[in-house]
Amino acid sequence: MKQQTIILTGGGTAGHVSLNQAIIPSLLKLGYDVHYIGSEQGIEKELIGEAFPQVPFYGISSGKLRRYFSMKNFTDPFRVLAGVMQAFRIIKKVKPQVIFSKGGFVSVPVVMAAKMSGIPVVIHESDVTPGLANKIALPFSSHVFTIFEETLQHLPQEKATCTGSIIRQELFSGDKAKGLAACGFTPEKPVLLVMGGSLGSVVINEALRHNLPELLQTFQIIHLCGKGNSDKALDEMPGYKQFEYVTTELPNLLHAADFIVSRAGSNSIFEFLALHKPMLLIPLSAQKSRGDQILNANLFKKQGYAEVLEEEALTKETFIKSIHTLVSRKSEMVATMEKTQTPKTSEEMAKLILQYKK
Ligand SMILES: CC(=O)N[C@H]1[C@@H](OP(=O)(O)OP(=O)(O)OC[C@H]2O[C@@H](n3ccc(=O)[nH]c3=O)[C@H](O)[C@@H]2O)O[C@H](CO)[C@@H](O)[C@@H]1O
Repeated sequence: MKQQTIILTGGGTAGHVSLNQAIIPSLLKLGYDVHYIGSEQGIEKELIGEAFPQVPFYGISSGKLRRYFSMKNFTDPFRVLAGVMQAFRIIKKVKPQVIFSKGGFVSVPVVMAAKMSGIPVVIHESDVTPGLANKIALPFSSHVFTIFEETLQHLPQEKATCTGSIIRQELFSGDKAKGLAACGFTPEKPVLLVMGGSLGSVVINEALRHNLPELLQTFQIIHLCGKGNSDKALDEMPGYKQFEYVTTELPNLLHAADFIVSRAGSNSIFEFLALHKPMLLIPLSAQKSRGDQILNANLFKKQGYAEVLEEEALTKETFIKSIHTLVSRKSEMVATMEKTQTPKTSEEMAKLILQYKK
């Protein structure tokens, strides 16, 4: 019998790749031949290519979907068109039974090519409101899965289901002692992990670095600062350890953390919730995005999982004050997080997607 085949797509930032990273091992275990279509330059090439050498990766051309004026807005439609043709050829060769799209601008040409080829497409939305790529993909798709229940009100009722978050299995098997050792830290002092989403956040990096002397009196600090954002001058600072981006080390570092300060990308915040980490969220401002992180953060605040500090209100003083509030609410937040349902497994998610295969 011919092996069953699936194509996954999604990329641009890690937020559009993490679910794919989670389900690939399950799909392989179920005997599927898994292929990945991503962008030529995106983070997905590294994340998928390095971790899953058995999954062929195809880089295609894609345009960025901007909400603002740029000369590239005139050339990008041609890049999207080129991407559709490339994806069409890959689909014709690979002959998948289903395509799963985790969004991001690279997914748009793939979804269009899938429709042209008569292959069913399942899409996934991680944020409270659908992103632009998924809005474009919606009419071409058979079904859409969401993390937040609230997202369903923005989608056609007959083809949307909320599954909750799916967490990469390896994040649960981190080891606190190994995380502390990787940073040269001791078990005596609490650990604050600061992360600005998968790309890092200049605003959060600055707020942290301006307050380092004061914060280091209380905490040891792990700083995931984003590619190109490390500061050599701080390399030898006792109690402070910076990483631009971590992959295999992440589970140990998360287990070593007592508190987290972070952007409010949905994958990250659900990972912190699953590991019961009290968090201070500083969502990406509505001036720089569609405001999805603000909605994510406020829902977490309402449910008692997080403190929220809006980017516009971020100053040296409010940063420190919010961290103190976070510390004072630790046990109450952990107790609330402990009452949440265990997330669905990646195997369950893979099976939900496979229901839609041809
Ligand atoms: C600027 C931007 O467009 N941000 C969006 C992007 O965020 P972003 O790409 O930051 O996405 P998320 O915070 O949702 O996920 C980041 C993922 O990267 C992982 N990670 C991060 C740092 C690191 O060093 N190692 C590592 O593995 C995290 O564990 C997580 O799984 O997608 C999210 C999900 O659609 C959106 O909510 C965000 O608004």
